[in-house]
Amino acid sequence: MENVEVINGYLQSRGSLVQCALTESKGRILVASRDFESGDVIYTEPPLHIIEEDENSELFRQLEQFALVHDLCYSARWCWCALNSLTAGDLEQLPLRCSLISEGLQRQLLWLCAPDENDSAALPAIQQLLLDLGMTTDLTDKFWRLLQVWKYNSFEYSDDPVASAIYLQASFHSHDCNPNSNWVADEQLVLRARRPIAAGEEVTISYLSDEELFEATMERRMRLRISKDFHCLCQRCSEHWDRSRGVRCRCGSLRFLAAEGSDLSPCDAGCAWPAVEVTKREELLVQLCRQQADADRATRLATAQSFAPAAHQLLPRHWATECLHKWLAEGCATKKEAKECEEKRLEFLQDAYEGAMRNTHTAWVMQSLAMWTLSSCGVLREDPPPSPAPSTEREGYEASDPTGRICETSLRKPLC
Ligand SMILES: C[S@@+](CC[C@H](N)C(=O)[O-])C[C@H]1O[C@@H](n2cnc3c(N)ncnc32)[C@H](O)[C@@H]1O
Repeated sequence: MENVEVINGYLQSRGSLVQCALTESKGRILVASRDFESGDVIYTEPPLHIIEEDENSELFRQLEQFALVHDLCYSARWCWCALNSLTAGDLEQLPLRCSLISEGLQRQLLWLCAPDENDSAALPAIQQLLLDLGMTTDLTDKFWRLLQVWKYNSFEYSDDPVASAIYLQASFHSHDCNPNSNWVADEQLVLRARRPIAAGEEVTISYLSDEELFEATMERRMRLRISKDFHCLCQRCSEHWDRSRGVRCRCGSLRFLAAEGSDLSPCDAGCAWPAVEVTKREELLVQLCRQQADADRATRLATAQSFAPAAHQLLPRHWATECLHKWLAEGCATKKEAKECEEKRLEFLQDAYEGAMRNTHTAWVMQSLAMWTLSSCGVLREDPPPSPAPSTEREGYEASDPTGRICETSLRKPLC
């Protein structure tokens, strides 16, 4: 990993308004060099490198086959990116059908974090892959680092063709489940302040999609562990009570389950109630939402119709109950029903965390609610069209997956 002085030299040469600093808990981070107001552009940055997948390439198919057969924790996508990040010197005379990059570009790619460095379990499979490709195992260490650089730092650049991009400066941002900045990427990555940021404050982004940010702490941490291999230490994840796990006490008041485990926040009326009664049902609900996340719309609607009333009764401020209401809203037949669903969703969304109101997911629900309201008042003659699915497209370690599946992704919409 490159040291902070070199990175700051690079940032200064670009006139950047952020600086790199080293922390014990998160490694290198980026800190604001001056104050920013909400909405300010903090910087724009072109991609350092973009790699497109080529499913018609024989080499790409060979990588897919290899990843299927061998126990390699890097998919064909990352192997392809690593192969396409080698230099002419690395490959010498080998006639591999991939593109080569300059030594300067490769050096900069190698500045980026490679968190699996101390875990050598992948090495035998990587060596085997290099041998299968007719390469020398001398390249093992470099190839392994490049694999990690792409898996943990790249952003989803396009879906068709599938392409990943590395933005050098943006790769040093930490993730935060209540991020103070937001990125979108097209030709350039544009980073904007989500709220006022003071000089000296860390500038954070989300590696998760806006939708995933509403999930419970345990879910968010699990996604980050699976896709990016770290334990999230952000302030929201460190809070004791999880506002995405709100339950209704027997007396009717609202209580919250702990971020880890099954403690219940105290009841104002002093009710004693074993949390195990709630957590068992919560587990079933979460399982149901995960299982149905990829089901077709009609199946999801039928599931939501069966379970949403009970879920709302027991777990009124829970991310999984919100998920059922979203499925219900997709299939509402009347304006009244639709309005009720969207209102329940908003109740949860607006209260789940401080930054929720700056989240595009909340914006979509508010838009849908407004459309239904206008339509109920007769301002709109036609029923409003279903609101667009919240798109995380090319935002941050976006990481996220519109289907809600937990999988190995690059910072998609959110990053590293
Ligand atoms: C894309 S890199 C960010 C830059 C990285 N800190 C570096 O030194 O290059 C992602 C890595 O940063 C650290 N990190 C980022 N956000 C974090 C968070 N919320 N909690 C703990 N570690 C975090 C983790 O080590 C993670 O693997």
